[in-house]
Amino acid sequence: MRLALPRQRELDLSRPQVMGILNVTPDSFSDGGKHQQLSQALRSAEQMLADGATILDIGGESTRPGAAEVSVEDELNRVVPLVSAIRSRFDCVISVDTSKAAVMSAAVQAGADIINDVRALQEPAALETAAALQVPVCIMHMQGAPRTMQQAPDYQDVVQQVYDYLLQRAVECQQAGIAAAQIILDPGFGFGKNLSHNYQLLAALDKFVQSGYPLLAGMSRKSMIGQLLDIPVSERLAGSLACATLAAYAGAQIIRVHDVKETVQAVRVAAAARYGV
Ligand SMILES: Nc1nc2[nH]c(SCC(=O)O)nc2c(=O)[nH]1
Repeated sequence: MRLALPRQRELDLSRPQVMGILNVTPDSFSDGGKHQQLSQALRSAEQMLADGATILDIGGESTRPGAAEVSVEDELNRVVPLVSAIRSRFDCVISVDTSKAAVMSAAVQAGADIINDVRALQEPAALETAAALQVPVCIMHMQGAPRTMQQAPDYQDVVQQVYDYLLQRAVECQQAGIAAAQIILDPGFGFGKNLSHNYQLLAALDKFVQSGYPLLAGMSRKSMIGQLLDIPVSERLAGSLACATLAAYAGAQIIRVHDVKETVQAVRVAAAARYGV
């Protein structure tokens, strides 16, 4: 399985790839304010690539539970300079974590290769814009909106409902002109899910893998680990590695994390068990 990227490049998805998180937001729950300076962000980017990340995910809007909205202008000012700086320095895959059409356009123009949208291209003009940009898209399931999604998540059957939503949205993306091979699915851990919902989805990742679409899993340092183990964000490495290992062993092709070096090692072990050494 290969993902066609701009400028005749491609990403090999026959084995799991680690996506490093580079949030340039003042309130990102785990590294809020850490990436304020471009130079800091570039040092982090360089380190994550040295540690084995093949994709860097750049986000200018914190979508942690309770997060406030960000203006288009603020998001552009955070994301585009960093995409441009990384593009000119490193030969890596860049994804832009945004729901805004204007940010998608500007980021791809600046060198981003993948659109990663936690709102599955539902915002105004997002679907048409992504189709026109002709880059791979990751569409993620979210119940509600970041500000309120964790107040009372509710499902009859969370696995079936999230699966059906993603498959239907993928069809709508194809009807808008996005090729099936360019669509990545993501169940959206922590986005309108309670603890039980998250672990039911983790246990059922093979169902999503069997859909035939590439799968992205993002559980790194999330509350599904913190609530279960009753530990703060700074102590969630072991739990995050367990989640990454389970996701890679289930067949997820992209693992989105903060702790790249350790995750690359854990995912390599899981991949050896699933695909052979
Ligand atoms: N595709 C995808 N994009 C994401 N962006 C964030 S931001 C919140 C955080 O990192 O805790 N999470 C995810 C995720 O799970 N999947």
